[in-house]
Amino acid sequence: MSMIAAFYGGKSILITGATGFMGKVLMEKLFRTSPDLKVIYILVRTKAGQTTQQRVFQILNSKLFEKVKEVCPNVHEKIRAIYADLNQNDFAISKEDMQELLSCTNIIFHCAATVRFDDPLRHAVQLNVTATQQLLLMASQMPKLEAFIHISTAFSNCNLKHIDEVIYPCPVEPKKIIDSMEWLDDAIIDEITPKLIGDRPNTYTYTKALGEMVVQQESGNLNIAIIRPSIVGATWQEPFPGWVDNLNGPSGLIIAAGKGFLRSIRATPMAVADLIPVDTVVNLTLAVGWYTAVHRPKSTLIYHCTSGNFNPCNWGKMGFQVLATFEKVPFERAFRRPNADFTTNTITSQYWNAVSHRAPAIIYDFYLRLTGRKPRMTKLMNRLLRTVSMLEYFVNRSWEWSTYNTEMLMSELSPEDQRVFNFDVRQLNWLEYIENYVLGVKKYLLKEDMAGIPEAKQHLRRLRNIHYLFNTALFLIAWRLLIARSQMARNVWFFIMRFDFFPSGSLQPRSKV
Ligand SMILES: CCCCCCCCCCCCCCCCCCCCCC(=O)SCCNC(=O)CCNC(=O)[C@H](O)C(C)(C)COP(=O)(O)OP(=O)(O)OC[C@H]1O[C@@H](n2cnc3c(N)ncnc32)[C@H](O)[C@@H]1OP(=O)(O)O
Ligand SMILES: NC(=O)C1=CN([C@@H]2O[C@H](COP(=O)(O)OP(=O)(O)OC[C@H]3O[C@@H](n4cnc5c(N)ncnc54)[C@H](OP(=O)(O)O)[C@@H]3O)[C@@H](O)[C@H]2O)C=CC1
Repeated sequence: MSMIAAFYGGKSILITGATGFMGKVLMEKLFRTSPDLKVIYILVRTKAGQTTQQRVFQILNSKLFEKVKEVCPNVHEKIRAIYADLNQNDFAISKEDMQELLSCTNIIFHCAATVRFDDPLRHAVQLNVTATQQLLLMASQMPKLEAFIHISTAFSNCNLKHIDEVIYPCPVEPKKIIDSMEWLDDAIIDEITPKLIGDRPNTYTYTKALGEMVVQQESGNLNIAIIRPSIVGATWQEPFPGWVDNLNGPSGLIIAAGKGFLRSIRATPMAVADLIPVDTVVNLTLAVGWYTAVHRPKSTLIYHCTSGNFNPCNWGKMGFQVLATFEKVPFERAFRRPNADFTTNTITSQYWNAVSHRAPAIIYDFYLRLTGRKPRMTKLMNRLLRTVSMLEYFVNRSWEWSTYNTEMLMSELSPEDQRVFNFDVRQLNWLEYIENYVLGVKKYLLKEDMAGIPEAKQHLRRLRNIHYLFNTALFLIAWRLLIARSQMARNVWFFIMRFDFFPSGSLQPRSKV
């Protein structure tokens, strides 16, 4: 019997960010392994015209929850969606709901965050710092609370090369930052943002670091742990391989590459691609929840959930395998044939951006205009290249994360728990994982049918022929122009023709022989 699964039985669990990528997988695993849990409270806002109930309904009816419905048929009764907006005071939670949360909650998993790299500092601070502070305040008023698990990121200290399982202070105290956001206007905030984030690449990593400081400073008597996952990718094993539902991290780039929009990137092939499957992160998170509540460590423990030091894979290998999978299972209606050139040189990268990305987009837009349609490819390409430029920081560096706490926890688990809540990435076969990831992107993100693969392959063959035709035509035009303008080119041309028309050793043209 799994001790961790048994621990969550009968518990009231509060999850923030349950509608997000990680939150959904966390809920799914909880219901599947501990169907006798009492209730999961989720803080949900309304979005895209959907009420909180409609959002929950959609999640429960998704493929991800198919197995849960078998194990826990009354799952809908065990989810209690509470309207909340983490940007508002007291999260805009009603008094009755707040009362229930305060009096009943046993465990908190704080997953909500803004993960956008370019969010204005005010917004990123509000969600990643102030909301964390407010949640801690709520937690301190929960008499039954056993553990508070905060999800941070392994990149909160990406300005360092080696990162230990400690909290590194930022120069300006989070409280001062929170206060200043109240009275500074947006223009000034924009101006001071680069100075505040310092050598971090974006507001996301900076505010996640501030969030950790808040957790440390305001933890009081709470039992707290922090989890720092690296780049979270599709599921490895559970509930099935390859599940993914958003474009963050590599998923968006896999689509862009598979559809032939993105064919080259400034990336270091030998840099470690520290990807971690979302189900691995969730298994560690649940194990940490159990350990923190049951063993009550004296200080706040930080757990790195990374793959690099256990089972490293690099971007070169990953790109190669992604490309190999496109051969087997191509995406439908590709713009160009997929390719993956990794270059570390900025000038080469700019050259490829011009030749391989912008030029085809301009030509395609020209074609759209000619056929009376609205041009759109240049705009799309510009957005894609902007996204890529934001991710480049992470594909040109390698980091080392120490993992003593994660390894300690692994050794504390019973063999059954090690199996049910497996977070040992040494067992991960990268080639298989990446193949399933690409398949998952095709199925769950692009919603493409496997029956369309022959047609997609046919389309790629057509694109290859168009590519050859286009290149040949381009070469002939360039050559013709050169011959018209340069005596040297003409001499070369006649020299080649001589070999073609006069067999070796003969001075007679071939046609006359
Ligand atoms: C030759 C190539 C071969 C390749 C082969 C493939 C091999 C694999 C190699 C792969 C290397 C992977 C490197 C991963 C490094 C990750 C490091 C993470 C480290 C930290 C991890 C964390 O701790 S935290 C999670 C990470 N946090 C994000 O990852 C958010 C990013 N994101 C944003 O910060 C905003 O998104 C941003 C971009 C500002 C736009 O912002 P924006 O306002 O301009 O626009 P939007 O957000 O509305 O997005 C506008 C349109 O871009 C679409 N899109 C959104 N994201 C996209 C994305 N990642 N890739 C593509 N497309 C994306 C979206 O779907 C829209 O498309 P549409 O217009 O058609 O709807
Ligand atoms: N994905 C990754 O690669 C990594 C993620 N992490 C961390 O993991 C955690 C989860 O990330 P992930 O699941 O990928 O992120 P998502 O963007 O998928 O999910 C974010 C969640 O936060 C919720 N949220 C955002 N703003 C508000 C708000 N104002 N009020 C209420 N809820 C809000 C979102 O709700 P809604 O659905 O309404 O938008 C969503 O449920 C984050 O803390 C992130 O920093 C760490 C490392 C890597």
